[in-house]
Amino acid sequence: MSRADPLLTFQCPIRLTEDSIDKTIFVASEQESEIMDVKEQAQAKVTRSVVFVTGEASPYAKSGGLGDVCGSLPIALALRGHRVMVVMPRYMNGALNKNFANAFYTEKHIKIPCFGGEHEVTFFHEYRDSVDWVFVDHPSYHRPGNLYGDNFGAFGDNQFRYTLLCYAACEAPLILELGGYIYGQKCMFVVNDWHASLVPVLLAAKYRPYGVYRDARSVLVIHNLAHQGVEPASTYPDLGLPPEWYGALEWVFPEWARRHALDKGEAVNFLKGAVVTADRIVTVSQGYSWEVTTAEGGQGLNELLSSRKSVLNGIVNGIDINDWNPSTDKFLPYHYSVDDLSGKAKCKAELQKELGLPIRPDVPLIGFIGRLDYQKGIDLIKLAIPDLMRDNIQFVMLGSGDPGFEGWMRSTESEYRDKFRGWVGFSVPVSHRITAGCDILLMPSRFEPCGLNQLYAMQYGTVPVVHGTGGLRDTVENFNPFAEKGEQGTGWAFSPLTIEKMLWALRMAISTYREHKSSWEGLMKRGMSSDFTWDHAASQYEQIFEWAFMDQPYVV
Ligand SMILES: Nc1ncnc2c1ncn2[C@@H]1O[C@H](COP(=O)(O)OP(=O)(O)O[C@H]2O[C@H](CO)[C@@H](O)[C@H](O)[C@H]2O)[C@@H](O)[C@H]1O
Ligand SMILES: OC[C@H]1O[C@H](O[C@H]2[C@H](O)[C@@H](O)[C@@H](O[C@H]3[C@H](O)[C@@H](O)[C@@H](O)O[C@@H]3CO)O[C@@H]2CO)[C@H](O)[C@@H](O)[C@@H]1O
Repeated sequence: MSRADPLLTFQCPIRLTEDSIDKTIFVASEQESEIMDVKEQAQAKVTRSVVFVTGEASPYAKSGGLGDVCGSLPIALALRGHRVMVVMPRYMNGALNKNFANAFYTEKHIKIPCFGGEHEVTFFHEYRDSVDWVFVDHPSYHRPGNLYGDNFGAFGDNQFRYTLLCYAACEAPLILELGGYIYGQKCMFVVNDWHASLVPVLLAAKYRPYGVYRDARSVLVIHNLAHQGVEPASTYPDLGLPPEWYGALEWVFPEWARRHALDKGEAVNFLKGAVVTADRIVTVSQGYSWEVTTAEGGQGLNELLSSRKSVLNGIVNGIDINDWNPSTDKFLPYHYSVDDLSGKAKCKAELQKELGLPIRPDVPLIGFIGRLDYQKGIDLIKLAIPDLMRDNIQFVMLGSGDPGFEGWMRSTESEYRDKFRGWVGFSVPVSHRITAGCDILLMPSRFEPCGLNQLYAMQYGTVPVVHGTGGLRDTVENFNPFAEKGEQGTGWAFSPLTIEKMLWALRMAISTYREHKSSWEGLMKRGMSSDFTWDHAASQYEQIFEWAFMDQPYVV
């Protein structure tokens, strides 16, 4: 796509819209406490125009942790003074339609040259919580199922759907006058996972050669290396990229992964494209930033990621304490805080009642919440359940995904009616009630780039028992009753990942819960007092932005 228009370079880093002026007046005259909040909010030293590109952002559309992060981090950055836009698809599938009800048609539409034709997309916009939420509209986003697939598996045209997203995201800062001004060319693209990974490739291959976006920079945020957006090499011409850029996306499967003797394993890999063209790379914890450079954790990209070690950093995710706060949570029947834990026992009793489990305050209630995916180690739970069910405990699992595990959860529930509940499906309210009502949260993830559920659990006084990997190891401190300055730790991080070790850690937690009440309270309170707010992570992202702008674009 060549750009004939004169370049638009003007940008207004902080916009004063009628909306924000009104808010300032309202705050100044009526809400003193809000004034305090505004004054106390840390501000960035340098403010920037930041453009997030993502396949999901809560509350509009969420399939997991990516949605949480892209729903919260942009707001945290905006509150620090940046001008922030989030670009994502406008999913319309019946269930999600109402989430986009406040987004309005911008009257801007563009034609994207790819996949053998020109595809028209339009832009919708909502200004909320100081962020410009921009929704790219196209018929391929209007489909029953979840965001990326349906009961038959992943959608066959996902490569097309997210190619459109990337092209649209590159155009949005140049053409959308949001609050009266475009974002302009000097922006910081934050591209999340494979869905957004074509953005830095497009900047390098289709914009900079024409003098556009030479002052922009890009950061690839890797939430999960398991999904890379890999398709046959024959699809390359569909992407609308110049032939000489093939090498950026080129990907050859190792022999063992090929389907037959004549299969050459040739593919294109979106995430790889961003690994080799983005200016900086961030993973969602420091532990994971090391793991991705190893053969065990790099999912085939370890050597490339190692070659970019000098621009690779890890930043642990934050949590949104407006949504995840036991003293205000709108989904809970009772509230509580670190100073008054009494509401937690009531939440437990209500959860047992809701699930139809015997209401027994003395019995440790263990929870699991997550996508039923190989990553999450459900197979270990499955193998351990017969042994665990001999103990005097209760266990509740909430999840959806792999149909085999869904079926197993249902049959396990009917086998252990008094002890086990398997809630198959996706329910945000139930996830909050499980987080509050359980005593222990189990996360035996095979790998975990950061993990949010253990952070939510700690915030809710629910003690995490996790496999010590990636972000889980970075965020859960092992319980130490013999520490010099008194007891320490917020949970148990077991390793290696074996059924025996998992059961050992769970039984340590269970016996501490039963026999050492004050130690248990200490564990709960230390977890509840941990600071995982987004503001801290946002300030670290700012540092990455500064480093990105200090250097020339990695691929000019
Ligand atoms: N059935 C269900 N019903 C309701 N809610 C459900 C649910 N299943 C999952 N969730 C919710 O989805 C989110 C899951 O977040 P995680 O970070 O734990 O994992 P995920 O692997 O999706 O995210 C990836 O991206 C994030 C963000 O960077 C990383 O933390 C993580 O390690 C990485 O794998 C939580 O908010 C959880 O409550
Ligand atoms: O927020 C949860 C995760 O969401 C994203 O993962 C999704 C992924 O990006 C999609 O491509 C899709 O994955 C399918 C995969 O492409 C396909 O080969 C097959 O293995 O089935 C997968 C499941 O349909 O769905 C993923 C969500 O389930 C995001 O990239 C992750 O970081 C988040 O953890």
